[in-house]
Amino acid sequence: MGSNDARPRILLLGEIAHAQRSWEALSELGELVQPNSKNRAEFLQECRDGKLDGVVAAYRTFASAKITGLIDEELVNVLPKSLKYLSHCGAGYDSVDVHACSARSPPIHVSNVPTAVDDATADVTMFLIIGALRNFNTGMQALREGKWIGKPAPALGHDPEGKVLGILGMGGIGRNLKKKAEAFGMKVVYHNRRPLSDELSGGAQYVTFDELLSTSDVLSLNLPLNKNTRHIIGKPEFAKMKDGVVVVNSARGPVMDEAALVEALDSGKVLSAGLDVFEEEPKVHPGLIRNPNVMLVPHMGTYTVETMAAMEEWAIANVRLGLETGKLKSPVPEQDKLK
Ligand SMILES: NC(=O)c1ccc[n+]([C@@H]2O[C@H](COP(=O)([O-])OP(=O)(O)OC[C@H]3O[C@@H](n4cnc5c(N)ncnc54)[C@H](O)[C@@H]3O)[C@@H](O)[C@H]2O)c1
Repeated sequence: MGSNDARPRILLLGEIAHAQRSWEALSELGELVQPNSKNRAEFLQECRDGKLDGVVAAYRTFASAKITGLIDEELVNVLPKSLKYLSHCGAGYDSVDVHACSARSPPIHVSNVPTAVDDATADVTMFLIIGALRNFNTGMQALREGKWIGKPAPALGHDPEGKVLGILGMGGIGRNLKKKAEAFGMKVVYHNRRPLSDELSGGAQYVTFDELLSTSDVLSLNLPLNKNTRHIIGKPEFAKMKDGVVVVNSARGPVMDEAALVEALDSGKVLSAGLDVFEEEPKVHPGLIRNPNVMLVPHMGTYTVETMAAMEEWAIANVRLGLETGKLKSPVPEQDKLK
């Protein structure tokens, strides 16, 4: 075997759009490779044929699922045995089966990108809150149709000042949103799996899940998607909410039962909603499209130059740290105890 054959290989799944220099600098540590596959069947075959053997670290984007599909058990079991580190360039890693990665021998250490996403995602959430409270979509749509504000004009909106914002999932984005919402005069309560220290909660009141549902004027979903949180908001939960509540979701579509949301919007139980994420992206429930009160954004939470660049740098740092030190900057919490 020549000395070059022993170099670790570093796999890119998806594209690097901003941090090219940092990506290319990884070539000091190994050979940078990309798959030849155009779809999941081809990718599985490419792995089975040993074409990616020797890959020690892989970097993946959300969009790379177009080629590989989900990083599920089937795929984990054919990924090269040499693979030790999987760096996901995003905060939400529901497209990676972490359990399967941990169970494999040797395990695959998974990392995500927390923190760098907080501002941009909280910003889009605030935009959705204000837009939904103020019926901005109705007016904006009428204007583009040449009807100025529309006839009849949209119903008067509501001010955020003095309203209770309930945050479900008080992590990085939830806490960032709290600060922004307070600047708009909102009072923030939250529910989390565990109450936070005063320092972390910033004085926001911890409430039970049911209290969160029954006291919020605006409910914001900021928790990860996993088997415990799928459809955490559905028909029974809407029934516990205030009449005329506003619901916003910038986490993941499946944490809310979209059909139940449409029903609650149609009945008037929910006044309006603001959504950046959907149950079956890129499909959007027709009941949401036809409802002019609803603010719809096509998953643009982190869609800014600054945030995408920071996310790429962070995810590349995870690859580098894995290769250089064996310790990751941000391992996913499910693998806290994985050696
Ligand atoms: N729209 C976008 O573009 C976009 C961008 C970034 C992140 N996200 C999504 O937002 C989610 C949150 O991101 P984050 O960086 O704030 O994550 P985070 O891990 O910092 O925070 C998530 C919080 O949710 C809490 N939580 C988990 N399960 C819960 C439950 N059952 N009930 C109540 N709370 C629960 C956790 O304890 C944690 O405090 C991500 O998982 C991701 O799916 C979306």
